[in-house]
Amino acid sequence: MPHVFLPDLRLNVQIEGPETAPALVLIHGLGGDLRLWDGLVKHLPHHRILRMDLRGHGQSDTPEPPYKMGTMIRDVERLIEHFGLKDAVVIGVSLGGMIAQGLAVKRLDLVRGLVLSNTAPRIGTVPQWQERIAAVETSGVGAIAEASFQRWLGRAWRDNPALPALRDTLLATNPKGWIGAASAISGTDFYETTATLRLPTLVIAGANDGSTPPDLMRETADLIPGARYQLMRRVGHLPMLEDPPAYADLLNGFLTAIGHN
Ligand SMILES: O=C(O)CC1=CCC(=O)O1
Repeated sequence: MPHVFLPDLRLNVQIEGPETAPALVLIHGLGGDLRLWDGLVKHLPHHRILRMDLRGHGQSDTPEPPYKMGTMIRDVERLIEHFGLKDAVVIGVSLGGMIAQGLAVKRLDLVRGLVLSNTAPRIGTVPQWQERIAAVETSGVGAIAEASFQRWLGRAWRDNPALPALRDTLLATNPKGWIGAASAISGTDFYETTATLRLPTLVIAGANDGSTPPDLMRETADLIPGARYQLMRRVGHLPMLEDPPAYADLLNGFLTAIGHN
């Protein structure tokens, strides 16, 4: 997979689809990487799709932690500019959805629409993130793995077919990258700025999501006038991985409704 060499950072990216097609930007969450979207991308053959490994994740560089949310937003902004994408629909899950919110506030000229998947203006509490960061500093990413899978996949997490892929990706994440990005989440509260957004938005919740539960997702949708809210059943925090065809149906419905196809 190609790397983009920014002056201070090398980011691993994948860009595919017809060059002149409407653009989509896909942003994964904490402890993930760009492969999260593999199952979904197959259902989107008519779009120009950019996805990346965020700093500290996948095959991208891992600067020393902590990271700031503004820095992570700037990374994605620079990639969009690098590829000359215009009027993109930005689709972010969890941490990726926080980056998407911040990017839309900062660069509405680049963002035509938002898909906020299993995310919120603020996720968790500072003490929760401090505790998780301390555990990863002491014992590595494995220390938070089981609790994360439980939050992400719900009570029957051990039997979830998505578990092996999630486990491989999370456990392969550089602890410094995980700590860096968790620090960015911990320091972020976008309630006031997200409430200023006025653009087509789809908010997707998963019924079994213990990290960003349906009520929180509904509250997030209510911040943005006109945002659509869709609840997916039988999935948790990562519905694009757990049920790619159903996720693609929701997404394609939204893209058609806003004429982004
Ligand atoms: O770990 C979690 O509970 C959920 C999460 C927060 C940000 C992210 O990307 O995942």
